[in-house]
Amino acid sequence: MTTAVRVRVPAKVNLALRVGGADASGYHELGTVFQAVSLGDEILAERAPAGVFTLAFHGEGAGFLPVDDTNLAMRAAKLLAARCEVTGAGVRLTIRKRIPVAGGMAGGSADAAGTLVACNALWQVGATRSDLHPLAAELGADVPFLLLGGTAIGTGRGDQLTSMMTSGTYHWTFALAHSGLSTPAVFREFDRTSTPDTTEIPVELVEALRLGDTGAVGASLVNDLQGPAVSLLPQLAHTLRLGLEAGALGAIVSGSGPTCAFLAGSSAHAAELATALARFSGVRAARRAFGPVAGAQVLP
Ligand SMILES: C[C@@](CO)(OP(=O)(O)O)[C@H](O)COP(=O)(O)OP(=O)(O)OC[C@H]1O[C@@H](n2ccc(N)nc2=O)[C@H](O)[C@@H]1O
Ligand SMILES: Nc1ncnc2c1ncn2[C@@H]1O[C@H](COP(=O)(O)OP(=O)(O)O)[C@@H](O)[C@H]1O
Repeated sequence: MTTAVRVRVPAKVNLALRVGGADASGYHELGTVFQAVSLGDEILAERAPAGVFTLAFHGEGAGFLPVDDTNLAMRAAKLLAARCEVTGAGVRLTIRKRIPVAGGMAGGSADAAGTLVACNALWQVGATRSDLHPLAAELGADVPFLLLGGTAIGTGRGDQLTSMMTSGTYHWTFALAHSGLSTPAVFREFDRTSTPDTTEIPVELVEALRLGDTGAVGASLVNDLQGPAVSLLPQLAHTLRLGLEAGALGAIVSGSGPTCAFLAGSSAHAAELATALARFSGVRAARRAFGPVAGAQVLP
């Protein structure tokens, strides 16, 4: 019997995020390009007696996260147990967080995806990735991508995925903010300030990713939620400008923010950007990462 499983799960950055109109439920139609990056969380799932589900966090933002049934990781474990009718299901989850909380890098979604994979292995459910996809989509729009990883186009709510062929490795520097931004609040600000245009992904971005042309990728990054995020947190405009002045090949708010993502030409260049950005009082910390990386994976 398996007694413990360890899973690594990446964060994401949206290289393109085009936002259309909202449907009756308030969800917006998206056209997005996700990339999974090496800044990730680690989930330890240990056997527990039937009906016992516990959750603890260490690391980034640990003290601010709920550990009850409102947490996406807890919901993921219970959803898998219920839908797959696992007899005697119980788990102790311990999550080592590195992904900034409420940062636009899908930390909660990552923990949900990682928990699905961890509990699937721990309880020997035998569900395939495609079996897990609908459960992931039920938990949140971003969760399916964190199962898939790599670089992918997301349509619908962002949960209908097509993997993309890309070349090369992309080096990123992420500037973390002192506070978070609520995703629904940023979408509301989008509704207030913007007229939905196209959800089409720029062809220049798709072509640049195919060729591995980092400069062209940097030049074609686009995020329709950037304006609304900056409107809610104006200092982000300064952070973005600083990164560009320090030589970033592209600068963008990550998803609904407030984390800002800077594309570098190399790992050494990413380190230089991190040093320059960390000097700004509006930046809590700078982190380096590379992508694309795999989705949620069981560690040996
Ligand atoms: C904006 C994006 C871009 O990848 O990521 P983040 O920046 O939050 O990480 C995602 O669309 C966020 O996905 P996720 O955080 O999973 O969203 P959910 O929990 O499903 O929804 C949270 C809220 O965001 C809004 N929402 C989300 C997705 C979508 N296509 N339209 C929306 O309007 C809705 O107000 C919804 O109630
Ligand atoms: N396991 C989790 N990790 C992080 N945030 C979580 C988790 N479960 C629930 N949340 C909540 O989800 C909200 C969004 O956080 P997160 O997923 O980190 O950011 P974002 O949606 O901006 O990428 C936060 O308010 C946080 O309290």
